[in-house]
Amino acid sequence: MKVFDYEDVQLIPNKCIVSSRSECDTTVSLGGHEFRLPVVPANMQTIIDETIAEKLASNGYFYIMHRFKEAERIGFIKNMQSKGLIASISVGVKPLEYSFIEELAAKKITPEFITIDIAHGHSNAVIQMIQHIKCYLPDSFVIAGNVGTPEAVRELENAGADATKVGIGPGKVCITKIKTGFGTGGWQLAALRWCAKAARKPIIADGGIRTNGDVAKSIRFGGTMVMIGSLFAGHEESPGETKEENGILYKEYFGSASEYQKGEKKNVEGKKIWLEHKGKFADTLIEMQQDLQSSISYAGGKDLEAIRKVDYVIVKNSIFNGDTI
Ligand SMILES: NC(=O)C1=CN([C@@H]2O[C@H](COP(=O)(O)OP(=O)(O)OC[C@H]3O[C@@H](n4cnc5c(N)ncnc54)[C@H](OP(=O)(O)O)[C@@H]3O)[C@@H](O)[C@H]2O)C=CC1
Ligand SMILES: Nc1nc2c(ncn2[C@@H]2O[C@H](COP(=O)(O)O)[C@@H](O)[C@H]2O)c(=O)[nH]1
Repeated sequence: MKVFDYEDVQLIPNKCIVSSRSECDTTVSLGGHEFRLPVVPANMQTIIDETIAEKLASNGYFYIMHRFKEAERIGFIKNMQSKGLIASISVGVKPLEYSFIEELAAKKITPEFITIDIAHGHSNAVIQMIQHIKCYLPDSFVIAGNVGTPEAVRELENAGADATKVGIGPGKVCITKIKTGFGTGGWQLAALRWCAKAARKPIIADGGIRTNGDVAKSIRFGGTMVMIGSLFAGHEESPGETKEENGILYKEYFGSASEYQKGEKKNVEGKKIWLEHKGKFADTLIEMQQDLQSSISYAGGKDLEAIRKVDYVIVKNSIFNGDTI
């Protein structure tokens, strides 16, 4: 297997067939719904909250609410659906989550999307939860993860998952690779390619996105959607604390397996960082859309499909060539 990551790859252009980048269509379909961009903010507490979820859904973007306010999930689903918006939530695998799924079914509440959000998704715990959701809420689209091998993708698909999420340890606030020695950090793009070759259902590439061009590369190597944490953290609307130092505003971004999320130092595999305040989230999304439209034009097409077929080169650490953006 060839091992490489986002910074080692450059996509090769084809002849342009549009007269303006605005002709390029960035929409993607997942679970029978169309979304404006193939990206989704990470289901983490310093990335998304109810307000952001509502704003994203009402503007045609995909979202996945985090699972860390367990008791508020039913109210959240009802509120979104009463406004005609999709409900997309996360669950864990502990016993109470089984009762939660049964409660949703008993109350005839069906979220459009349910993401099983576990660090090591290639496990019986996740397989059993997929089967439980499919038994009680057969109409919910189930995203299961996280995994990093083709075997895991196939096993979760065979258990009934409608999509799998790939990425063990490439995240900006991840310390899994350091603390456990395991993961796809440093070769996440190659792991995505490896998993996508085995997949029969959509894959969500999760973690390690550092530039907008990495979204196009994720599509090229088999992602249908791309989950993004750090690039979407630190905005005006982002949940979490803000601090000022020497006249510069910073916002916190912490891992879901950090002591800040867990409230204790047990099985910690995440850390906290402070990011310089980035302004409005909507502006970041617009720039990402424009850059992806440009990617499509370089791919020589009019939609995301064009990117999936382009040639590429692997030149180690080549994309910055000593520059910063
Ligand atoms: N994408 C990534 O690389 C990673 C993401 N995360 C994020 O951190 C959050 C917490 O994740 P997670 O700890 O899984 O969730 P939970 O703390 O909810 O753990 C879920 C269950 O799985 C068990 N469990 C967790 N890890 C393992 C393991 N390696 N082997 C066997 N059992 C395990 C836990 O038991 P017990 O705690 O007793 O072991 C618990 O019963 C999630 O949001 C996840 O997405 C965390 C690490 C890596
Ligand atoms: N190993 C850990 N991974 C984590 C933790 N919290 C979240 N995550 C993963 O990171 C991505 C976001 O990555 P980014 O590079 O875009 O910032 C997120 O979707 C999770 O899969 C954690 O505590 N430890």
